[in-house]
Amino acid sequence: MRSSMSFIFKYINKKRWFLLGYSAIFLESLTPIIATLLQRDLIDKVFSAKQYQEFPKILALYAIFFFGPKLWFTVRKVVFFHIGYNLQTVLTKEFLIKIYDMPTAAFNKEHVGSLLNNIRNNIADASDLSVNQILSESVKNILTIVFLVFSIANINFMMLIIVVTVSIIYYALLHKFGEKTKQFSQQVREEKANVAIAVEESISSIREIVAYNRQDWQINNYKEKFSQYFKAIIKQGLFKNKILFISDPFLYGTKIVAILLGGIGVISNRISLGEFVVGFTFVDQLVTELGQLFEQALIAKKLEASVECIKSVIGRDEVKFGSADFNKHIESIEFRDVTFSYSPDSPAVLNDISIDFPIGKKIAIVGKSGSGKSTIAQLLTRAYSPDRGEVFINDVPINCYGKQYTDKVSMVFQQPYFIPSTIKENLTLDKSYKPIDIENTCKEMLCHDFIVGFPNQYETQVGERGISLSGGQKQRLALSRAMLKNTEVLILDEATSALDTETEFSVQKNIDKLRKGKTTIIIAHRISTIQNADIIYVLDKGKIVAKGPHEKLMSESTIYNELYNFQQVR
Ligand SMILES: Nc1ncnc2c1ncn2[C@@H]1O[C@H](COP(=O)(O)OP(=O)(O)OP(=O)(O)O)[C@@H](O)[C@H]1O
Repeated sequence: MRSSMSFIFKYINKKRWFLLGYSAIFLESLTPIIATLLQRDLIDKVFSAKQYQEFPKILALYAIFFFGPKLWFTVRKVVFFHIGYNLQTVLTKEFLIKIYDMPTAAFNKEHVGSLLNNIRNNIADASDLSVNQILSESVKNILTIVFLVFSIANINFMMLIIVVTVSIIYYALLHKFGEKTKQFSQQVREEKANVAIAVEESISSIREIVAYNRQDWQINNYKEKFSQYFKAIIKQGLFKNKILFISDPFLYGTKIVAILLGGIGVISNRISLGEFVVGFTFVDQLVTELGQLFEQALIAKKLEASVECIKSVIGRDEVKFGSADFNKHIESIEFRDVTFSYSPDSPAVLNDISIDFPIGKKIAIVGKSGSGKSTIAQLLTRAYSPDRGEVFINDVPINCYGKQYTDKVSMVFQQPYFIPSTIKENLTLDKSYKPIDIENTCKEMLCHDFIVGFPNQYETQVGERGISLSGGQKQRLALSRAMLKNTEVLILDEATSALDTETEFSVQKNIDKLRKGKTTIIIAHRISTIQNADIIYVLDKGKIVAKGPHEKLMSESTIYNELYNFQQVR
C-alpha cells in the first residue's frame, strides 16, 4: 500500500491544499467529541446538580459544536475534490505521454479496450484512494478514534480496555482478509477489462461481422466475457458478506459490554450518570469509526489493484530513444546487416540485410506480399529496433537521436488515420501554414477539387462525426499532409494504392516534382509507380536479392521481371 501511495503522491502537485484539507479534517473530527462532552455537563451539572443557569450556555455551545462538523466536512470535500480533479488530469496526461513513448512492440501487446479502461476507471480509483475518498476518510476515522480513546480513558478505564481489544481484533481481521480482498478485486478488474476489450473489438470489426453474418458469434463472445465478469463480482460480493458476518458481531458485542460495565459503574457510584451516557456514546461512536476504518481499508485494498494497473503503464522505464541532438541535415541512411523478427519466437522477417539509401534520390522497395517491405519502413521510423545489425543515420545508430529525428522523417501509410476534426486541421496538425500553401499542395495532390466540393470546404469535419471519405480521397489528403510537412525524408508505404492508375500517375508525377532533390522512399506493388526511381531494391523473403535502376533489373532480376510482367498482363 505504501508503494502505491508514494507512486500516486509523486503526481499530486497541489500539496499546499492538503494542509487546508487536513486542517478541516482535524476540526471535523474534534468538534463532535466536544459536543458529546457537553452532554455530560448537561446531565451532571444542569439536570443532576440543578445548575439551571448553565443551561443556555451549554445549549449554545452544543449548537455550535454540533453544526461545526458539517462546515468542515464541506470545506474538506471541496478541497479534496480540487486536488483529486487535478491529480486525474495529471495522471491522464502522463498516461497518454507514456503511450505515445511506448515502443510499438510493447504497445501492440496492449488492447485498446484495456488502455481505455485504465484511463476511464483506474485513474479515478487512484484519485479516490489517495485524495478524494479513502485517505481523507481514513485520516478522519483515525483522528476521531484517537480523540475518542483519550476521552474514554478519561471517563472509564475498563471501557478503554474493551475498545483497545476490539481495535486489535479489527486489525487482525484486516490482516487476514486484506490480501484476499485485493486478489478478488484484481480478478474483477481483469474480467471488466476483458468485457471492455470484447466491446471494443466487436465495434471495430463491425463491417466484417455484418458482412459475414457473424453477429450471433460476436454477441455470444461478449456474453461469455460478461458472464465471467459477473461471476467474479458475485465471488467478490460473497467474500465481502463473509467478512461482515465475522466482523458485525464485534460491533454489537462491544456495545453490550460497554452498557454492562458502565451500568455497574453507575450502580456502584464509581461514575456519574452523565459519564455513563457520554462514555457509552463514545464507545458507540468509536465502534462505528472502527467499522468505517475497516471498510475503508478493504476498499483501499481493492483500489490498490487499480493503482498497480496504472503503474504498469506509467511506471514503465523502457526508453524508446536516446537524447542526442540532431541539428544537422540527414546525410546518410544505411541498414548494416540488419536482422529483425516481430517476436523472439517468430522467424526473421528481415534477414541480414544491408541497404544504402542515397540522399536526395527517389528510392523504391519492391517485392512480393509479405517479403518485408513495410518492416523496413517501420525500422526507419523507429517503430521497432533491429535484433541484430543497426540502422545508421549519419553513421550514428538511429535510436541514439532524440525526438528531433521525427521532425526530419515522415511517412504516409496505406490506410491513413484522420482525427475527428476539420480537413484543415487534419492537414496542418496544429502547425501553421499559409492558406495559399495548403491550397496549392492540395491542388498538386489532386484533392483540392473534391474538398471545395464539400459545403464547408476546408472546414468540413471528417472522422467519426464528420463526412466519410473514400480510400483514394483519404490517401490524397494524407499525401497533402506529408507534402506540407515537407520533411528531409519521406516514406510512402503503398500510399497511392487506392487510386486509379491515371490519378496515381498524375499524383506520383507531382510528388516527384515537389520532392526533387529530397529523399523519397517508396514502397509499392505497382512497378509503374516506381519505374523512374533512381534505385530500386528487390526484396524476397526478407533478403535483398537485386538492386539498381529499372532497366538494369529488367535485364538481371528474375523476380523483378516476374513482378513487372505479371502487372503488364493484368
Ligand atoms: N506487427 C506485426 N507483428 C507480427 N508480424 C508482423 C507484423 N507486421 C508484419 N508482420 C509479418 O512480417 C512479415 C513481413 O510483413 P511486411 O508487412 O513487412 O511485408 P510487406 O512486404 O510489406 O507485405 P505487403 O506487400 O503485403 O504489405 C509478414 O509475414 C507479416 O505477417
